Amino acid sequence: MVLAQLGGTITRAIQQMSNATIIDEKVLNECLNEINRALLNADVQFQLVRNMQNNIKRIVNIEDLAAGHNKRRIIQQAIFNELCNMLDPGKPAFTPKKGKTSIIMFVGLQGSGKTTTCTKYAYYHQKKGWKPALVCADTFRAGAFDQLKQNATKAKIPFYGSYTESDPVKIAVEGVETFKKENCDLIIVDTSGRHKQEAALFEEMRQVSEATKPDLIVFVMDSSIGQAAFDQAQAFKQSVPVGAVIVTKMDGHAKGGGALSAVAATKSPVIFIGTGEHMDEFEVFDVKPFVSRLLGMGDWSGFMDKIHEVVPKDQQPELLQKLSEGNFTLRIMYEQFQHILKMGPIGQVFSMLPGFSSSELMPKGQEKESQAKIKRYMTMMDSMTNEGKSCKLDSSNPKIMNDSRIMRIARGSGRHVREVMEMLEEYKRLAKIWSKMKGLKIPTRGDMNMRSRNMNAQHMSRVLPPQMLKQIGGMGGLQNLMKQMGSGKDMMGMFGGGDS
Ligand SMILES: Nc1nc2c(ncn2[C@@H]2O[C@H](COP(=O)(O)OP(=O)(O)OP(=O)(O)O)[C@@H](O)[C@H]2O)c(=O)[nH]1
Repeated sequence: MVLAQLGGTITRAIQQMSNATIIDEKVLNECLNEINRALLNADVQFQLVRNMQNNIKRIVNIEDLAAGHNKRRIIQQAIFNELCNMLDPGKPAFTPKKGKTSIIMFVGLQGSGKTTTCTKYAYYHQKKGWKPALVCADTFRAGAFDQLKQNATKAKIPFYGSYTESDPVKIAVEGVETFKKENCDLIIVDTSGRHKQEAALFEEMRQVSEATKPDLIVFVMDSSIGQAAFDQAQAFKQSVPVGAVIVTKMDGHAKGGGALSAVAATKSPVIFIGTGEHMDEFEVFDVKPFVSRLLGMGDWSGFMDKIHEVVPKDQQPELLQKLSEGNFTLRIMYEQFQHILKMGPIGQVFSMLPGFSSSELMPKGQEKESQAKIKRYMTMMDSMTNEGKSCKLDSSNPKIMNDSRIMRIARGSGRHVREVMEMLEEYKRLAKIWSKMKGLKIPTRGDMNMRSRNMNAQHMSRVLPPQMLKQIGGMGGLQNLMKQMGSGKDMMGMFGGGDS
């Protein structure tokens, strides 16, 4: 993802600057120019980049830098704040309430991923116990209703649409009325994709909005449209009261900077991002954790949420215990593969840790291949359990896998030697990631009781692996990070403590 590269470039520019013996105006300018180039490359609108540069220059006091204060932190903090300001329009989006009917209308350009996103949004809420329903008011694109119907059926979500009726306003109103009677609490209206030049379609969208009176209009935007996002988003906002943005295809080679432009144009917050074609590749968007991840500073609250989501509750403490020991065995890999097949990549979890970028983890857009590969690896590991088993699966020493063992595993599982070696390479790669968590301290009961209060940085520093603490920038960096993340909200939850 290009956004990960953006984060890397910014971090490197700051690092280079802080390595300079004397920090003067020139060195600061060079650093900011580098950051500007990175932002422009990521398709952030020029005007936004210029504003950001001016703001940083106003905030960062060159005297402070020269006096040897922690330069890296001062600049990083300023950039962090500026990126957050860009992404945060300052007012939250309408939040539907479970059990109370809300109508959400989706608008966007053709092919932006609107129909897919409607289903993802419905599915996300359905998993949380809502009663969503989908209405297809796209009469423009042939096949739109079939697509929605197919998605909805797969997710077992009720839907409404027509093959014969050509008036989208009529369909939208009928659909909304039907689902109101059925006490659905989230009625999602999908509309035709349109382009800002298509005046008639814009008028139709306005009419659908007027007739259904949605509580929220969501502008769906493909992250790869880059700079064009600003004009497009503005055109939609001028026709209907857009109240939130969802950015799709954040998994591809998208430049992502368009998201910043869309927020600026609609003055509406991004509420979710789409990270793949699958139904559950959909994430809640929070500004601070997002920017924090972008700058390689980690996302602790996301990390703990993912642990809860991906790993079954009764296995969470055990997983964290193993993480703290840092010894990654083939058996742990096997168990993680089981979670992956059930829930989606554990790589998502690791991408939330400071110093990791999503690009070094599971490749996106190749889910089917990845799944098949995982199943192959598991068959090979199964064949290991058949011969002399646990010692090998439970060893964290890859050297015990000598040539004859590799051949036996290949024979036993009916796979090529090359494939067994590939599996062992994957194991080594994951073991390296895993080892970074070595030293993670599982909190005591007393710590657990602290969950209701906010955890302080000092406490956190005792719990974190030393290597990771160093990566964050020591105690100072940690304090800063926790401040930025909203005083370390409920950090204890991530250690599997308490009742969450
Ligand atoms: N990789 C990736 N693909 C996505 C994502 N969201 C949607 N897509 C794909 O984008 C393509 C277009 O999605 P649709 O949902 O058909 O788009 P639409 O906006 O409803 O299209 P119109 O009805 O023409 O407006 C499909 O192939 C989707 O699978 C995402 O987050 N990541």
